[in-house]
Amino acid sequence: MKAVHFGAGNIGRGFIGLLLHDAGYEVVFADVNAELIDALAASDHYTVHEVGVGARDLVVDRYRAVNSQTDAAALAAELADADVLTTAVGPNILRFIAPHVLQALRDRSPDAPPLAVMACENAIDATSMLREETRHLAGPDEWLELERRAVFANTAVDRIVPGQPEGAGLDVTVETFSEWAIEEPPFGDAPPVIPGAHFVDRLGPYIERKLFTVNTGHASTAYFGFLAGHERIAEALADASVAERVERVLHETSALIVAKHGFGEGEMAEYREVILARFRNEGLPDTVERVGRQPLRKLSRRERFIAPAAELAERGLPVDALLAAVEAALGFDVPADPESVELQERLATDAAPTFVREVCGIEPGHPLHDRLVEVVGRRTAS
Ligand SMILES: NC(=O)c1ccc[n+]([C@@H]2O[C@H](COP(=O)([O-])OP(=O)(O)OC[C@H]3O[C@@H](n4cnc5c(N)ncnc54)[C@H](O)[C@@H]3O)[C@@H](O)[C@H]2O)c1
Ligand SMILES: O=P(O)(O)OC[C@@H](O)[C@@H](O)[C@H](O)[C@H](O)CO
Repeated sequence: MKAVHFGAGNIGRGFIGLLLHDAGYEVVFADVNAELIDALAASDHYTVHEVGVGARDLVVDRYRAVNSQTDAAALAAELADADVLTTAVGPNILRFIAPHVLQALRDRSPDAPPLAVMACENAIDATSMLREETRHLAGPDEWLELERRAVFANTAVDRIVPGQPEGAGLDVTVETFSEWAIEEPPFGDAPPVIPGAHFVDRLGPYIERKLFTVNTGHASTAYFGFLAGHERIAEALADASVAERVERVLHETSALIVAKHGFGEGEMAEYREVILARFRNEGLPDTVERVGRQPLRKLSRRERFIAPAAELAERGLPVDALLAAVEAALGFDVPADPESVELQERLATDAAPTFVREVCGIEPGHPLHDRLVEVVGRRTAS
């Protein structure tokens, strides 16, 4: 069994690659970072170091590595007979993976079992996004033939993997907690065997609970923490004023998850506690800059702030704490982050309604619109 995994970064090596390896797959890492790929190709193993209660050191071996930017032939050869294709590259990068998926399907024998394609990104319907990009490249006639050669399944991945300290090499430090939920119905009665993952009938409730709790809480901690001058996530949450505002945000998103997906209030309270304890893990050197990265993506319509706030507003439920987190996000000014630079430029030039429409995807007339314009207007120049 072979799995080609795009994105040999933190979650790629520290979670998806590990689980595929443990499931018995020969893992082929594909990445555009030449230094990383060369290091992987020159090594025969790396270690995933867990930190927290019950922590273990886990060795990953039997992998290969391909530079997907410069070695198209080697990549195509690996993909042609792969069983699984996964990604952990970031949602905005999926469109660059689509040509490789298309090539893999073109080269695949029509008689081979379908390729299992699973995007492991923090985004709703990430695999569907990858499928749509691939379909678009193929055109309607070819797609009719090719789509039978793959199964596209959405997934939700949860494990905090911080940026790795200098000198760590290929080893990755991760938390002990992990969850990989995969939607089962697209596979019919033949889902891939990945013991570390669990298969669910409907992914929607899982991905929304995860994105609107773990990621909303994480990003809120990062943005409130950044403005309060904190560098680390654990340190930010130790600040009572940050923790109190993050908890208020999570009460709002939990109200949506309870109302929309039927999770119990007690169950959500427990889920929040576990998550906040994970953020407080002192063994994880996670920073507000990593967690707050790409603020324009995080402020977009289907993401961790605007999506729950829009749905709460539509239901007439409170959004005050979420709007406070959005306002904090607007203050994320990190010169090393291109989206933060663009955010600050837009705030200096855009009128608030333009920003709300173009960045947040909220149109006039939506119940969130006027309050969001008011919040953004406090930060824009005009
Ligand atoms: N780190 C976490 O805690 C965590 C947890 C759950 C989900 N995620 C999600 O996983 C994804 C990756 O996050 P990460 O933290 O591992 O980021 P990362 O930056 O550590 O890794 C991303 C990797 O993708 C590679 N890449 C970029 N463009 C590429 C391309 N065109 N082809 C192939 N590879 C390419 C980069 O070189 C990098 O090695 C994101 O969607 C993130 O939201 C991360
Ligand atoms: O990866 P992002 O930029 O979407 O979000 C940053 C963090 O919140 C995220 O990477 C978490 O660590 C992860 O989602 C935990 O499962």
